[in-house]
Amino acid sequence: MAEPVIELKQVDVNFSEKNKSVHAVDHVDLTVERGDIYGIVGYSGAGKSTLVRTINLLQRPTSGQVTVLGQDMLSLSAADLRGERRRIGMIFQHFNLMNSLTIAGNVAFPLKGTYVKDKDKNGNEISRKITKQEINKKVSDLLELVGLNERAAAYPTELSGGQKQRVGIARALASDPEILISDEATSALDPKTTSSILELLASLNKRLGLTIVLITHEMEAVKQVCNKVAVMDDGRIIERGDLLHIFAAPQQQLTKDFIDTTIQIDEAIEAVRDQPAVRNLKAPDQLVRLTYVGASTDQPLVATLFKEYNVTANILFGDIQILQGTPFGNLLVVLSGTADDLNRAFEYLKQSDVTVQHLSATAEKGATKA
Ligand SMILES: Nc1ncnc2c1ncn2[C@@H]1O[C@H](COP(=O)(O)OP(=O)(O)OP(=O)(O)O)[C@@H](O)[C@H]1O
Repeated sequence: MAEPVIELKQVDVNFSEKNKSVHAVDHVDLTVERGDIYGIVGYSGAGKSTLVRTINLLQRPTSGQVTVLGQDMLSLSAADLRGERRRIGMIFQHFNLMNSLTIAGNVAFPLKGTYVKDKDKNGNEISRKITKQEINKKVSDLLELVGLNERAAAYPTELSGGQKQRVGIARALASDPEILISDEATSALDPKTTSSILELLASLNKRLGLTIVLITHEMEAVKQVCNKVAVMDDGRIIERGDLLHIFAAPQQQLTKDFIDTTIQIDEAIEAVRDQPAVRNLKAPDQLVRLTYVGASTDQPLVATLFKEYNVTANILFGDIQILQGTPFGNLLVVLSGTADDLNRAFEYLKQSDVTVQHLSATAEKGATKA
């Protein structure tokens, strides 16, 4: 059974400065379930950071309800809130490490002075301060987990960006949180390092059952690890759902734009328009983009179009990626046949859950016709 671990209801954040006010988060509802890697994607200024900072109340909402791990966060005393925050780790774009401390020192920092459960000599449960040995063991285990044990004595300035973020992750996990919030944690990293950090997050999600909320302006990062995604614009969530559903049938233009960044489709369309098959295109032949997720890939689409509908398909560009183990395909195709046959073929494609986007053959006429 899906267990909600984060529930935001009608969360609203208004910032008022002297003579202007900013509606950073506009009545957002959001439910994150245990084990999710929930991506929140949007352009700079959309309100992503402000929204996720309401989860641990680093940002208090102007109005709304925040329930995390069954706790009504807004009703907690300051001491209880501190305890609850230990169950919610956070990593940041600029790592926020202390340069005067070693790697081990940075990871140990949040552990100092904390309490652990133990038994007294009569077997009664007690709470006592963590010992130095226990901290050392925990730090060593955490550094092992993120693959940095050998650098324990190094200082942050001696590390690469990717290594610094691994330290950030180890530190965030020091209090054994059930939730990890990643605020643009890979935005300062190159693509290869980004991939390795995302892989680490995905493995922590699997191994520790960690629920992750991942804020990013890159749909590529969402595509790589998230099972769910919400698209934010101007303080609101404009679209949300399972990753595959969103990729298969995005409803909002902004969502489509974000998805297109992951396949560089605009460049492909431009290149295809230069090819003779498109330059010499005559009606009723059409240049179309076909998009499908999952089962459609396995169907002999092109063969069926020809055999059943007398429509030939000239594939000019193809991109098939694997999302959550499922193929996600994008083809740019010139379809040729009579107008009637083409219409019947479009109906067949629709019934096969293939999205058809009609493209104009030249850029001047505009990118899309329908
Ligand atoms: N403390 C603050 N005081 C006033 N305005 C703020 C504050 N924090 C954020 N804002 C404003 O709220 C809006 C949303 O900002 P937010 O940082 O949440 O967006 P974002 O989507 O995370 O973008 P970015 O990736 O650039 O941080 C912006 O217009 C921003 O200027």
